[in-house]
Amino acid sequence: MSQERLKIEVAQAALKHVEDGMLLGVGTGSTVNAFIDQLAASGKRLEAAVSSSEATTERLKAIGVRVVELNHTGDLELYIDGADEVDEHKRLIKGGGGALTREKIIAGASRRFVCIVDASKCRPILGEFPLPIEVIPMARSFVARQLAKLGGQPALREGFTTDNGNLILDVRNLDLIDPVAMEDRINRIPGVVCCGLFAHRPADTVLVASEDGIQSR
Ligand SMILES: O=C[C@H](O)[C@H](O)[C@H](O)COP(=O)(O)O
Repeated sequence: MSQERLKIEVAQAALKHVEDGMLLGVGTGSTVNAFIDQLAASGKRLEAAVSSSEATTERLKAIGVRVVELNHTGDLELYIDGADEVDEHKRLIKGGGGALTREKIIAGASRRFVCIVDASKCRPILGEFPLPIEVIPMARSFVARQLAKLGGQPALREGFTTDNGNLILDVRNLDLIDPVAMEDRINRIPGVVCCGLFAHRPADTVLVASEDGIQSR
């Protein structure tokens, strides 16, 4: 089965968590795009959605979903999003699409976070995927030097600006054996807006699509 087909399968499985009239948090990326397509096809009617990126907002509006600001809602019942890597403790690396900061905010504001991935994203230990870190532009070089002291090899994502007007450093080679500790260390560097490790706030449920079907973890 193609990876595209697996994304559609896991998107359909995520729909079982979505109820009519829900205020839903919606992530960013190709798996979430498949979810938005399946939501449109399902005929389910949300009350509204809180979106994690301009790209997702555009797609949601195109299928007739009302998009509201997180500042105008309370906590959300459910957040649906993809990930770049997932470990056995449902900790994640996110931010391959550069939307990590808004994603982490919405995940934090949601009572349940259902993460949707295909089996290629599952790892025993996080870190094969370079860790995205959103940084304030004037702090770029300073933050990169601090990340190098932590053992990482940061690379500026060339030609990319986040929806918040910031930059992304993609960091290889960090030791992520203890992702909670590394998330703390990175968060303490001045100039870091957000780190793509979701270890303090892991997913509550991970739906994994493979040739064998959907596994719920
Ligand atoms: O910034 C992007 C998000 O964290 C995505 O959830 C992540 O990159 C996975 O995207 P995709 O579903 O396209 O693999």
